[in-house]
Amino acid sequence: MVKLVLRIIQERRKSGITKVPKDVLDVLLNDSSEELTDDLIAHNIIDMMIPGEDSVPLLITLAIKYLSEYPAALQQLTEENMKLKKQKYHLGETLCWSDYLSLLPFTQLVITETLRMGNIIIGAMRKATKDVKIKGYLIPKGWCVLANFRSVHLDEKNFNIPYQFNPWRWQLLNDTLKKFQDKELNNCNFTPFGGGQRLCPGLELARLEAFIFLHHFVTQFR
Ligand code: HEM
Repeated sequence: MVKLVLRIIQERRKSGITKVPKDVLDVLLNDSSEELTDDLIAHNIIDMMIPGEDSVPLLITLAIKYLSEYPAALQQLTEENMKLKKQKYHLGETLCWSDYLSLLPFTQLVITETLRMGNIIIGAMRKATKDVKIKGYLIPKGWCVLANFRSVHLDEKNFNIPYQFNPWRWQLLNDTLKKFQDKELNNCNFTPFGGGQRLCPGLELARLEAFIFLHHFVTQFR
């Protein structure tokens, strides 16, 4: 795969690098830092392809599984999407970016709940850069820690009846948040895409792909 990407890089270099980048590869090729060799660029491209390859199909597969087990959620999802589809049909438009941003709130809740229950990535590794004391435990400098998202997302202390697929729970949580402006509720209890500096850069793309898929799936298939 690296060889294949290297060939593309060489072709781009031969045809002249565009100043206005069209894609990630152009951005990396425009970087003048000497540390960014062609080999490193090729590896970066592969690094971006692999996490996007398995994760979204798994998210979509799990959404279908949960929806088929919870007909009330499937019904509300279908109604919401059919309504939008009809509106779009009358306007002669197709699904677009602004629909993702502002419409289909229940579809967003379904995606969020699938991320919570599905735990597509079970956790993330971190290395302690200094001695850390937490809840009576010492994590010595240099030790690796696996933050296990699955344990947090399926803990009944954080989510009521955690093994139940309940997209509406997010509605309640959002309302409570607005009401109390309580930062505690918005802490590290939900991190399907990790957090901090290494937060998944594909977060929005992943949600968008699932959103487009679900829209077409529930409006065209039984
Ligand atoms: C449902 C879909 C996805 C889930 C659940 C997911 C989850 C994650 C998680 C948990 C991490 C580790 C974050 C951390 O260490 O704090 C990560 C990293 C990463 N993800 Fe995703 N991801 C998804 C989709 C994607 C997509 C579609 C792409 C790209 C097209 C992508 C690209 C990456 C990359 C490049 C990293 C490494 C970031 C870094 O180390 O700085 N991911 N993802």
